[in-house]
Amino acid sequence: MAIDVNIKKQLTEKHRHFQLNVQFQADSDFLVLFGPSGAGKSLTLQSIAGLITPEQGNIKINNSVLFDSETHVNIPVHCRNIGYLPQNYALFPHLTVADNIGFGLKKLWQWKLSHAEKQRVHNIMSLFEIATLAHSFPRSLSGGQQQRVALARALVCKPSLLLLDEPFAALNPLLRTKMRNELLQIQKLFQVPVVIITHDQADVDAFGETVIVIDDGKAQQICAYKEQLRETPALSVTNLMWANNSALN
Ligand SMILES: Nc1ncnc2c1ncn2[C@@H]1O[C@H](COP(=O)(O)OP(=O)(O)OP(=O)(O)O)[C@@H](O)[C@H]1O
Repeated sequence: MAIDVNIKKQLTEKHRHFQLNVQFQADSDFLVLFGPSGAGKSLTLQSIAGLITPEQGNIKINNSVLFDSETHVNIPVHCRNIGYLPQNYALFPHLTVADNIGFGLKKLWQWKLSHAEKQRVHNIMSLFEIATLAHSFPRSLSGGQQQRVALARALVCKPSLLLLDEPFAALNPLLRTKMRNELLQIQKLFQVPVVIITHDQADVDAFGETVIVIDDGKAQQICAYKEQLRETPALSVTNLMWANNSALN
């Protein structure tokens, strides 16, 4: 997947200002956005998803323009064919697991899912081993189960890109390792490019084909992480950042 992001947005709340000014280009099927809290990672992901609108710039995926302030292109969220998993999974508490997953398939005017769509929901629940939870509500699910439901909901529409905002943050360390492996399998199975936000070096090691370090609203650095890791096995994003900062000084 070729991704080209060049966006600017000023966010103001009372006397607090945040300037998002992110530019990066990458060609990778697993892109990691890494950086400290409050750096602008989620805002970048939300801009790609179409949930927030930058003031200036453009966003292109495989040369298809999702947003361009100059030509006034702004493809609506529901037409971008992007699966998005927010930090808290955002499952609808009043809908069952099956209805949460099916929600992604419903058109605005549609009251009920067709037989084929119901079958699709069933198939993806079987794939994610959550079919027995079909009639349960999110409040009665474990963290790992909630995450599976959210992933199934994001993937049921066969998105052409999957955006994951710290998908493992709420899970215990043992479950994190398991879900990392599952995500790698899912990516292969669905052949969907993934952009993932993380603070966790272990995620970078597992997924970081290409890493974009975002800090203070800017993409500070872009690197082909796996390639560099082969050359320097003790590499971490932190020492990579440190090495580059030293080289700059
Ligand atoms: N609607 C908003 N209005 C004003 N400021 C905002 C708004 N949304 C986010 N911000 C600010 O923008 C900055 C970047 O937020 P963002 O959520 O992108 O950070 P992040 O890098 O994803 O952090 P974390 O890793 O903690 O989730 C933060 O300082 C945040 O407070």
